[in-house]
Amino acid sequence: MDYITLTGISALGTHGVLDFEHKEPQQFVVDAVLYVDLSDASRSDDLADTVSYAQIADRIVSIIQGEHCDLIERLAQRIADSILLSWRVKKTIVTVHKPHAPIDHDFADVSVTIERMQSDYEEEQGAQSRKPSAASLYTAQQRETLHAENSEEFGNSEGNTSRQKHSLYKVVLALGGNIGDVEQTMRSAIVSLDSLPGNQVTGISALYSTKPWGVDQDMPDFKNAVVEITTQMEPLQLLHAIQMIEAAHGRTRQVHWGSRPLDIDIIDFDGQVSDDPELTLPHPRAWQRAFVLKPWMDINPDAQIVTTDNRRGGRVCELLDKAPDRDFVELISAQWILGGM
Ligand SMILES: Nc1ncnc2c1ncn2[C@@H]1O[C@H](COP(=O)(O)OP(=O)(O)OP(=O)(O)O)[C@@H](O)[C@H]1O
Ligand SMILES: Nc1nc2c(c(=O)[nH]1)N=C(CO)CN2
Repeated sequence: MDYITLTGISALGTHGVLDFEHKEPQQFVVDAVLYVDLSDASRSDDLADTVSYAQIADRIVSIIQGEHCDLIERLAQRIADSILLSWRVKKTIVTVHKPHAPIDHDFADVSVTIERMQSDYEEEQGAQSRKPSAASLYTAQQRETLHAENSEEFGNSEGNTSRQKHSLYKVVLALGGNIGDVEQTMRSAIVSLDSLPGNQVTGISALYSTKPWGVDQDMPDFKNAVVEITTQMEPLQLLHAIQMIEAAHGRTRQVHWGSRPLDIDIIDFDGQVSDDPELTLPHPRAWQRAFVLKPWMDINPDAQIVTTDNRRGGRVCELLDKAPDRDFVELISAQWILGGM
């Protein structure tokens, strides 16, 4: 199997068993091998057909800098988990080095190496644990439809086939819910979004607890987050795929703005503007919802909502200051996507 190798990703973190290690940052260095089928990318020359090593490096650095682990074994596991969120990576080998570990002798390095596979998680899932795999969220027929819609093959006169290049769009999605284990539902929805053909999740905000906005305040509080993806899907194709993911998580639409296990709204689709009621862009109410604006700022502090009349748009940081629910959006966790709450 083909692979991508990242070597020597270095950042400061506070991992270790000893007291001082909890406070004084030290260097951790990570090597990661990502087993990915690179045959499509090597023919198409298209980033969407592979895994962006820059994004994986970002994930590794944010885990090193993030929540404390006593053991480098645990740190390695969290890094492997985050790498395997990208469905194209079938297996990963992660090595975490701790070159300044507290060892009372001269030494060059200490490291641990772990090997993890997508199929480990599928087996675990059979035992009712951790994250549902994206594949399990669709029926075989739904997956086929999605793949067929998004990957038309065509032949040229010589009989060769080459894949049609699609545009790569940047999209901002808002996720929310207030029934059931919302963070687990949202994690699994994010895996599903990343698994859609031609999609990659490129940013995930912190998770927030928010008071119901525009609805009965007796409703249970919501949890909200914002996710940025790149996609090759066209806007309505993406909307329909998102509606499938919502439905797979038990979303029904009997009551407008009723309680729900999962809601995914398209907030911005690569700056496109549309007043089509089936897909209004940018999302017509995002500008007045702190539960969208605040997590969006985590991913992009310079974000803007661009509209034709600019009545419902502007800089997200300024809109957030004016949003009626700005005092009712409370941080739960920045590390929630990895299960660290
Ligand atoms: N930007 C958008 N993102 C998602 N759905 C949209 C968008 N614009 C229009 N819609 C349409 O809105 C309809 C209702 O969507 P949904 O039931 O998710 O609304 P809601 O989440 O309860 O309310 P809100 O859109 O105010 O958050 C959908 O059938 C969809 O076609
Ligand atoms: N806090 C909060 N309030 C809401 C939300 C939501 O996601 N979070 N979604 C709504 C309709 O989409 C209506 N009100």
